[in-house]
Amino acid sequence: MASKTLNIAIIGAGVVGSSFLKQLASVKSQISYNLILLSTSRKALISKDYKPLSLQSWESDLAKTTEAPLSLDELLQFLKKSPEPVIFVDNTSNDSIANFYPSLLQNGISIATPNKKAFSSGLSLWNEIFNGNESSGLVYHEATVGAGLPIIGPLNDIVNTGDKVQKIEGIFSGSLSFILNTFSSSNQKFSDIVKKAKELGYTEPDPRDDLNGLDVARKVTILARIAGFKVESPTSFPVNSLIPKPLESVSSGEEYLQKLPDFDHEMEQLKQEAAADNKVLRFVGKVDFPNNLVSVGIEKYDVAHPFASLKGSDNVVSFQTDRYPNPLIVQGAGAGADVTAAGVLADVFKIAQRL
Ligand SMILES: NC(=O)C1=CN([C@@H]2O[C@H](COP(=O)(O)OP(=O)(O)OC[C@H]3O[C@@H](n4cnc5c(N)ncnc54)[C@H](OP(=O)(O)O)[C@@H]3O)[C@@H](O)[C@H]2O)C=CC1
Ligand SMILES: N[C@@H](CC=O)C(=O)O
Ligand code: NA
Repeated sequence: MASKTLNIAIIGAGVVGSSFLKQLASVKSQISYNLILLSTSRKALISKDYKPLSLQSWESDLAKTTEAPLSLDELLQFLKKSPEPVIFVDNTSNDSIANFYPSLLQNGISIATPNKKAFSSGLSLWNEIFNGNESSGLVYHEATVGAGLPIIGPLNDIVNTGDKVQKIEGIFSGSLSFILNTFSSSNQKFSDIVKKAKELGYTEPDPRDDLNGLDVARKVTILARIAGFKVESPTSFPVNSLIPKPLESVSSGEEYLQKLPDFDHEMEQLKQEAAADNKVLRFVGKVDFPNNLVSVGIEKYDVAHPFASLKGSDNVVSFQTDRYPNPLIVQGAGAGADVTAAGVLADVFKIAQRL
């Protein structure tokens, strides 16, 4: 039997994107994955004749090229003319690209992505993405919640098999997990740990998107919507920010990191108050159907609680459903280049099997 060939177009070659490319280059598969486009915000490698670009030398090829990225309309025209089915991999956190998913899907182009924006912005975009027809492309986004951890797939299975979600509760931020786990178990300054989380590739490109709770709110929005909660947007429910008020309006992530040490005493005080009650600080997201509640914020947990013993950048999520009155629990690394890239690559394989 002739082996299947699929074309892959990738946007984003940063922390996740470069690990994804490395994994794609080293994987052995019966399906041939031909790279036809690789773009950052500044430059691009584009195979105009759809012959495969090198997965081995992409980094130096990208460094050398002077080719400018395509506009989104040009990208669509290029992908539409591909002689083989296309999987579009969005390894950015860009809003405009996310808003363009419906156009790609309507033209039969499939998408695998860790970018939360398309699934956690306005509800109308979500509906456009998931209300396609038979000829629409497929969309997989496992790495948008808990990086490579199996969270979206199992939740879809729970819902699609007719189970009813009662509560979802968890620690959904790899960076905030790392920051608060380290903060509660060491004497390091809060601001130093935030910087470390960025260096380790756990934070969003702008760490304020994690510290203000919005990244967790986006993940909770995605899970709530899959479970059937019509969440209008990630700002339509209470979200507790960890950004000190005077730093809310600083102009860049760099300025925020530079000024954060001036506010270390505030987090230290919260930590000491929790410790006095034999508790630790954790940043949690909740979806509670019986109480019609979605929320995100910092809470104190008893040191004996399972959330208190999390390690590193681990995430934990607990699904309580009619069939799982004792919750189904998923736990493990929830951020970082390799686990996230592996989640995206596994989605590419799932799409490839269905094309
Ligand atoms: N890091 C992690 O642990 C996890 C990340 N994610 C998600 O993965 C995604 C990528 O994160 P990460 O790799 O850390 O981010 P990085 O900032 O390291 O990389 C982003 C990449 O996207 C490119 N890019 C940004 N905007 C555009 C644009 N408009 N057009 C073309 N390229 C663009 C950037 O190019 P340039 O350098 O030219 O700007 C860069 O190559 C995000 O959506 C994030 O939320 C999800 C789970 C975990
Ligand atoms: N910044 C995010 C990365 C994954 O989505 C996190 O800290 O969890
Ligand atoms: Na996941």
